[in-house]
Amino acid sequence: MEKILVQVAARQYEVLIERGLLAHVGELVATQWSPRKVAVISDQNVAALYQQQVVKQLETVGFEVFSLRFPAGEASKSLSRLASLAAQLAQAHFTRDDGIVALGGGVTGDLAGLVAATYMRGVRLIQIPTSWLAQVDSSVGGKTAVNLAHVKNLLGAFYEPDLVLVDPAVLGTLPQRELIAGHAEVIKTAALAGGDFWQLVKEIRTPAQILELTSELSARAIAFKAKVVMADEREGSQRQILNFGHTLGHAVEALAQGQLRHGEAISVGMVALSQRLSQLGWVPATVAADLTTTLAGIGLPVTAPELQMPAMIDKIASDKKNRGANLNLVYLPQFGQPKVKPVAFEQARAWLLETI
Ligand SMILES: NC(=O)c1ccc[n+]([C@@H]2O[C@H](COP(=O)([O-])OP(=O)(O)OC[C@H]3O[C@@H](n4cnc5c(N)ncnc54)[C@H](O)[C@@H]3O)[C@@H](O)[C@H]2O)c1
Ligand SMILES: O=C(O)C(=O)C[C@@H](O)[C@H](O)[C@H](O)COP(=O)(O)O
Ligand SMILES: [Zn+2]
Repeated sequence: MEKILVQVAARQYEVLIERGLLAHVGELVATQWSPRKVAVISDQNVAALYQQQVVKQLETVGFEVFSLRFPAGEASKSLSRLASLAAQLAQAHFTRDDGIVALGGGVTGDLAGLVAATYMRGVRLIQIPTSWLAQVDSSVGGKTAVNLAHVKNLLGAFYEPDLVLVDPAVLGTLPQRELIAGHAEVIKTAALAGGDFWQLVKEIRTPAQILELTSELSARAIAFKAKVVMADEREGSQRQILNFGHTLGHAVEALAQGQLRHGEAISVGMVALSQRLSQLGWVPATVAADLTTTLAGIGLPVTAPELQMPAMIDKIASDKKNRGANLNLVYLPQFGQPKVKPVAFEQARAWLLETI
C-alpha cells in the first residue's frame, strides 16, 4: 500500500493507495472515526456501481449509514444541490459529530466536501475518489466548491478530509473519455514536476498504458500536489502553480456549458496559454510543442470552439488568482520550473485578443 502524508495547519491526514482497497474500506474508515452516523454521498452512476458495497462495509464496523445520491455531471455542483444534500442531513438529524464520505469523482468530492465544510459549520469528511481525475488531483488539498453565476468554483471553502482512500481497481468501470480527461491533470502535474515524472508521462500514448500505471501515476501526482499544498494550503503564493492551464481552461469549460469535461478544458487552456506565451518569448517553442504533443497524443483536445475572445475575458475576470488589477499567470518556461507572474489585466486582455 502506498501512503502519502498531508500535513497542513488544521489537520494531518493520509492518502492510501491500494488496488482492491474498497473491499476493506470499513476497517480503514474505523481507524479514523468512532461509531457515528455517516452519509455516503455519490452521483447516480457511482452509486449504482459502488455505494452498496461501501455502505455494507461501513455498517459491518458499526456505523449508522445513510446513502445520498444526486444526478451525475457538472450541473450538480450547484447551490441548490448543496442545499438539498444539507437538508437531507438535517432530516436524518446529523450532528457535528457525524461524518460524510464523498464516494465518486471530482464533482462528488467538491460538492460533498462543501456540504461537509458548511453543514453546522463543519462535519468530518473522508474522500473516496473513483474517477481518474479525483484519484490524481481533486481528492487531495481541501479545495471544495460549487459553481455560481456561470463561474467555476465561485463559492467554496478549503476543507481538508481526515483520510483519502484510493482504489485504482474502480477505474475498470470508468468510461474511456473520463479516464483521458482526468489524465490532463496528470500531464499538468508531471509538467510542473519535471524530471522523471515528466519523462514517464510524456511516453504515455494509450488508455491501456494509463491503466497499467495507475498506482504509480496516482502516487506521484498526489505526492507532488501534497508537497505544494503543505507549503501553501490557502494559495497565497506557490499553490497557484497547480492552477496551470486553468485561467483559460475554466473560461473555456464554463463557456462550453457541459460539452467539455474539466480535464479537456484544462488541456485546451494549457496549450492556448503556452502557445501564446511562446510567441511572446516567455515559453520556448519546444516546451509548448512537447506539451501539446503529449496532450494530443493521449487523445485530449488542444483547441476548442469556445476558445474565443471577448467572451473568455469576462470569465477570466473571475479567476480566483486575480489580485486587484492583476491577473496571476502560471506558465512553464521549462518542465519542472513553473512560474507565476502578475500581469496587468488590460495587458493580458490585449495579448489574448491579438491571437485568440
Ligand atoms: N478540488 C480540486 O482540487 C479539484 C481538482 C480538479 C478538478 N476538480 C473538479 O472536479 C470536477 C471534475 O471531476 P471528474 O472529472 O471526476 O468528474 P465527475 O465527478 O463528473 O466524474 C466523471 C464521470 O465519471 C463517472 N464515474 C466516476 N467514477 C466512476 C467509476 N469508477 N466508474 C464509472 N463511472 C465513474 C461519474 O459518474 C461521472 O459521470 C470538476 O468540477 C472540477 O472543477 C476539483
Ligand atoms: O488544488 C489546486 O489548487 C488546483 O488548482 C487544482 C485544480 O486542478 C482544480 O481544478 C481546482 O479546483 C481549481 O481551483 P480554482 O481555485 O481555480 O477554482
Ligand atoms: Zn483542475
